[in-house]
Amino acid sequence: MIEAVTSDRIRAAEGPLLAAGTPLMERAAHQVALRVADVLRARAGAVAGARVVVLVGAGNNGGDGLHAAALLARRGARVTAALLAERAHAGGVAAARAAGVRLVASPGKDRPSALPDVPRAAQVAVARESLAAHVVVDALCGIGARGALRGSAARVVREINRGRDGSDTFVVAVDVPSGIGVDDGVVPGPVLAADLVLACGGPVAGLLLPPAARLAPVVEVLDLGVDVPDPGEQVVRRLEDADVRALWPVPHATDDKYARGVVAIVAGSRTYPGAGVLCAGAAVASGAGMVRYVGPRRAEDLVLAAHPEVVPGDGRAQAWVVGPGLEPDDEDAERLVRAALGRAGAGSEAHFAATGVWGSGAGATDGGVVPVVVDAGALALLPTRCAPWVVLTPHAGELARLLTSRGRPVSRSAVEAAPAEHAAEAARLTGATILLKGATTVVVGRGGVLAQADAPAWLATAGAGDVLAGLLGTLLAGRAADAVRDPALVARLAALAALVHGRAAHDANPGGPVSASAVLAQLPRTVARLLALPA
Ligand SMILES: NC(=O)C1=CN([C@@H]2O[C@H](COP(=O)(O)OP(=O)(O)OC[C@H]3O[C@@H](n4cnc5c(N)ncnc54)[C@H](OP(=O)(O)O)[C@@H]3O)[C@@H](O)[C@H]2O)[C@H](O)CC1
Ligand SMILES: [K+]
Repeated sequence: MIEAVTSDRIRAAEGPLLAAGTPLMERAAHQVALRVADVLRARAGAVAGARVVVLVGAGNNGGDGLHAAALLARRGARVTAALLAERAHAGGVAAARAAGVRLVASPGKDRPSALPDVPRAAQVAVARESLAAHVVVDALCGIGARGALRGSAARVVREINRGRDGSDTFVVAVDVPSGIGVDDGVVPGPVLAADLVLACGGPVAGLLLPPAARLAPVVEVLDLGVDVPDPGEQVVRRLEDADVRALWPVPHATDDKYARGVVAIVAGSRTYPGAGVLCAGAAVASGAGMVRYVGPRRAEDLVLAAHPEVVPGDGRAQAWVVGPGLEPDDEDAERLVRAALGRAGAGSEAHFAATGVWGSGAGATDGGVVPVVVDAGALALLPTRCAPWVVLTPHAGELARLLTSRGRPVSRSAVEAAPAEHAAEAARLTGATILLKGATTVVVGRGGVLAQADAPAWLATAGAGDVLAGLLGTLLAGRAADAVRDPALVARLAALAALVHGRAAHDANPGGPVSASAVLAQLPRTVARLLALPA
């Protein structure tokens, strides 16, 4: 599991070390130079003679970049450092100059230390040189960034981005891609997408959160000897493949189908029967002990034809999945959804307030409260307050509608610009655990925020959400008693579902198109592959 913290925590951790004179910048620069040298050997064959452009901002992030530039120049790389702010780290400039780094827009001996704005022609030249370099090092700003990139830095980044399609420029970001919201992952202006991010001391939350996460697909943490203290709730987590084994409900030799967990599905309609087929199929394929299906005749016939092991009709279950492919104003479906939500125990919060525990663990298996996954059409049928083992699985548009219906009017694009913030708002307003689907899926529940970026872009396809809902149903049914006892587990199981869903999409057809049916068919093998990994 990757854990990322807010920038305050990083600063608090590094403060005493800096006060004691620990050379953190030198350590950071040394490690950045080593990793850039690795990339240069892979891309240019050798460090000597390879072309590097370092984009330098006003603060210590720029200082890291300048010192790394000096180290690379001493190993024979042809390094240009473009100073794109009104000032630059003095020690870094001196080191770079002494090592033979070419400084663009640099203060000359007879110029004041404040730098003039870089002229337009020089900005274009820096961008051209960057696009022709073997590696561009982005050291414009790190955790000190406030708001969208400004001035020459913004204009050069825009210019590089304009030429980047079709160029194979490799960008190494120092600490973060400059200009992302380091704590909330927003992208308020131009940012250079990084091929590799070298996080100084520990990753900040913005690297894992959408939309910034897509600009930081590979993050390596540089060990600077900084111990980040326990972040408490101020943490964003990402599950990795090695976490699957510890969380997955693997059956015991003595379990029968009921002990393994029964999932009941209310999905699919006369118009959209396929959602029922995919959702029930995913619950079967991910290893439920039994799957029940409740829906109209046409959909039920298709579900049973595709998955004969599904049991038709209402009955006891350890988890419910409601909503995929329901028709609006279908009274039968509405009744079933409300009944399922009733089984989750909307009043559980009062019980929690009175007793300090979230319901009895036994309840989930003896007909008491059970987890419920609420997707698509069923999102409109929520009670005022939900228990945390009710998991809502909206996409951005559905979350915008949900928030608007609860007196927080917001557009889909506003949700997409700040998904974590809006998911947290929905969690606060409903009490439920929120799984907000997207290229990076955000889960907000008891125990904090998780962000999963496991899915190939090909997975944005019809029916993928129905498969995810069914898969999550199986996980919640398999660990229902644990989930009701410990709601923080609910959020982890939701993130686990997103992880496995994304991996199955990749495994089904690496690098190419994938249908929801193909993901479903792939699930058993992907689960087996992940369970075989060492924890
Ligand atoms: N974690 C560690 O152990 C270490 C990290 N280090 C590196 O230091 C940076 C943080 O350095 P800091 O100087 O605090 O801040 P930055 O370099 O990130 O940026 C601040 C300067 O950038 C200017 N700024 C702020 N916002 C913008 C913007 N939107 N556009 C352009 N420029 C911006 C800001 O200017 P002001 O006018 O606002 O003052 C600052 O001058 C950390 O990320 C690591 O890379 C150290 O090496 C120590 C070890
Ligand atoms: K940076």
